Amino acid sequence: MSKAAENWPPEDTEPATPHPDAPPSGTELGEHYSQCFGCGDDVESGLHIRSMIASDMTVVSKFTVGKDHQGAPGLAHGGLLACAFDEALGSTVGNLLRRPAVTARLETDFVRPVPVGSTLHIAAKLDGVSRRKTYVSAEGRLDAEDGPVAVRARGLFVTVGVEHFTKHGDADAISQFRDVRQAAGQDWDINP
Ligand SMILES: CCCCCCCCCCCCCC(=O)SCCNC(=O)CCNC(=O)[C@H](O)C(C)(C)COP(=O)(O)OP(=O)(O)OC[C@H]1O[C@@H](n2cnc3c(N)ncnc32)[C@H](O)[C@@H]1OP(=O)(O)O
Repeated sequence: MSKAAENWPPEDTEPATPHPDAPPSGTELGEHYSQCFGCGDDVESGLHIRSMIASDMTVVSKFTVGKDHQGAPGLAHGGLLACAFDEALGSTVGNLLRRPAVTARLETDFVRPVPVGSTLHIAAKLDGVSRRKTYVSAEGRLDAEDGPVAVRARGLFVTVGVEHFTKHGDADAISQFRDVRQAAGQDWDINP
């Protein structure tokens, strides 16, 4: 099978336009939801990913592989790495565009093994927008921003209404989530 990249984005797109209220470069992003497997502090065996706005088109994230994240002994599970990229890509779309969006498609290329104890430095960028579709891609480098590439990912996020979450999710949890965010002076309805 050819390793040649297919066209990306796979259709004509417009450049992404960052939301005027997107956080400025250098902003450290905390958890977006305490129960999120990707970033939530309350999920003990979660990924505890932390992200920072790097520019109006890019977000950088760090994920340190723990013992709960193994597939083969001593190595990160591939599906779990895909999860880390889902979080990093979703955070990029959510924070820069400030639109509720969900992952519709996620592709990952695993280039080299990722050992337990290593930190993936994930740099994600907005690649283009077509109607409700946002294309975003990322590279994850081992143990340093300029370390060797271990994983690449590309995703399609589709903008949805807030009712996507209230209809399909846990209405009580979403209500509590809204209260917590409003008490902190934050919008609640961006990306539950
Ligand atoms: C302050 C802000 C903080 C924010 C922090 C946030 C951090 C977040 C971090 C969390 C990160 C974790 C995030 C998560 O884990 S999100 C959780 C995982 N994802 C889901 O659960 C999504 C489930 N899927 C759906 O709900 C629906 O299928 C959606 C909503 C996606 C589309 O159903 P809908 O009926 O609404 O729309 P449509 O079907 O007309 O499609 C619309 C367009 O999209 C195109 N299309 C659709 N699917 C695909 C596909 N597979 N490949 C290629 N294209 C696809 C489709 O052709 C069409 O194109 P076009 O005809 O317009 O050309």
